[in-house]
Amino acid sequence: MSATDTHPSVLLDCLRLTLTEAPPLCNGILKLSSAGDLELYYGRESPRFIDIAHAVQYQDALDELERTCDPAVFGRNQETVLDETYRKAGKMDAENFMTRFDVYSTGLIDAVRQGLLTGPQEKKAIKAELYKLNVYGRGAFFKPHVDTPRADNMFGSLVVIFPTPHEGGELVLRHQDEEWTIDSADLLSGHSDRIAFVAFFSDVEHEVLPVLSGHRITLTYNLYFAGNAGLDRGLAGQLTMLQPLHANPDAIQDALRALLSSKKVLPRGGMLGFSLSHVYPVPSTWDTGDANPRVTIEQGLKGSDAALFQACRALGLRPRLRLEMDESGKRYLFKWMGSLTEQMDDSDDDIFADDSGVAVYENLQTLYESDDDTTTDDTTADPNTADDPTVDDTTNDNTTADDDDRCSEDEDSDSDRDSSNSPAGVYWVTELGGMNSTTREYLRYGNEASISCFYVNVCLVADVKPAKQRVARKESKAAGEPSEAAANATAE
Ligand SMILES: O=C(O)CCC(=O)C(=O)O
Ligand SMILES: [Fe+2]
Repeated sequence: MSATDTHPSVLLDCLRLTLTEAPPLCNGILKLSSAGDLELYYGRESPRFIDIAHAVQYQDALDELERTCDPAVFGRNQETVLDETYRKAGKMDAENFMTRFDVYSTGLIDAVRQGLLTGPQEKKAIKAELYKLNVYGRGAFFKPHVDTPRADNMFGSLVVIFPTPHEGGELVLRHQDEEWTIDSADLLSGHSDRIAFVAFFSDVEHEVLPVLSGHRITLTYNLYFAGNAGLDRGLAGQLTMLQPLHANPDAIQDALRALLSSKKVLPRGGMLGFSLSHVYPVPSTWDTGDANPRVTIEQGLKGSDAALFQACRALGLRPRLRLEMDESGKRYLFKWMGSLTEQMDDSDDDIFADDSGVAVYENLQTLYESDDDTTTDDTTADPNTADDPTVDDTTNDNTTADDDDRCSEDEDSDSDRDSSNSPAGVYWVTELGGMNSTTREYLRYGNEASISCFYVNVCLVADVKPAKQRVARKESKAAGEPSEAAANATAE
């Protein structure tokens, strides 16, 4: 069956599924080839040494390491706090210890690049900044938090877990209603020649469950994009990558192409909007002349967001990113960090093309024509109601916000809208406010008090031509018409 025959709701579900199938993390086990990799030196005043590979015989040495650590603090909003009901663990700052374990020479960073990054980002060099040594003795834990963004090119965190015997202390990661549990005790049990690792995008909420016995010892690294990449090292035979299934730009592209091939989808053209899967760090202060944070975000898109951007480009849609912000309790899409009034005056961008110059939060556009009423050109059906012939969808007809409701999130506010001078609407394939409320709450808890950056929701929007132009061009492509990229592209 061709995409033209498939019901748009099926095509839409298919596209949504491709956008969520890649986990925002990778994890695995790395067998070390050098015996010295697990040697640890610490203590400025009275230097000590532990060979972690043999730690099973030296429980006293691990107890001593635990005692030498400082109690681990964390960030709550803008404050650094010590609260053992939230984080109970020992930590040592990077300047107070040295380990022979090297994330570059072991090839771990190359593995993380391949495991976590997608599209052009996969070719970028990664700077891994050693952050802390963490020691979790019996009863230690770290409750749910999201790592604090330290710069706008920071994209993730890497946790390396040493093979010291322990039970419990699972690392649980959560993102967009999904959860993953990495049980390092189980992965490393009985092996002293390997480490377990987990790398994840910075906005992934995570927690360390209580350690039941032994010592869980980890190194944490902040991961930054650092220009273009070095070469991959061959890790055949040493590396077992346990996750992930990669974000797949081809699958996303196929699903989006299928959706746009349906004549029922956006018959008069319009705009597709996607709330991205990840939140992104932007600097707390920004001056004219500084790099535009939106451009920095575009260059460092994560996982399925990168794949979606790439897929839109390949199909000739012109993907544009917008920062989603709250202003006086209302949601707006911003082109850049700056005053709303200034951006409202900027009329040369189509997303700000309605009367006030502001694209609104709510769903302005219906996606496809109802099966029941395809005779009148103006009748469209909301995907949520299209399958139900009893639903009267005339109130959704050519849905637009009236001026007073323009910034409202009230779902009932579209009952008496005037369709005669409607602005171009956005159909949200994935809803705005992608970060779930739990994550939003845990963003208050970081591993450091936030100083220079904060997270924002980001959306991608792209114009779509009327169905007649899209599909007709596609059908005549075989006869030597321009590529599908050219057919979908709209004027810059
Ligand atoms: O030790 C771990 O597994 C994670 C530590 C952590 O989440 C942090 O330091 O932010
Ligand atoms: Fe963390």
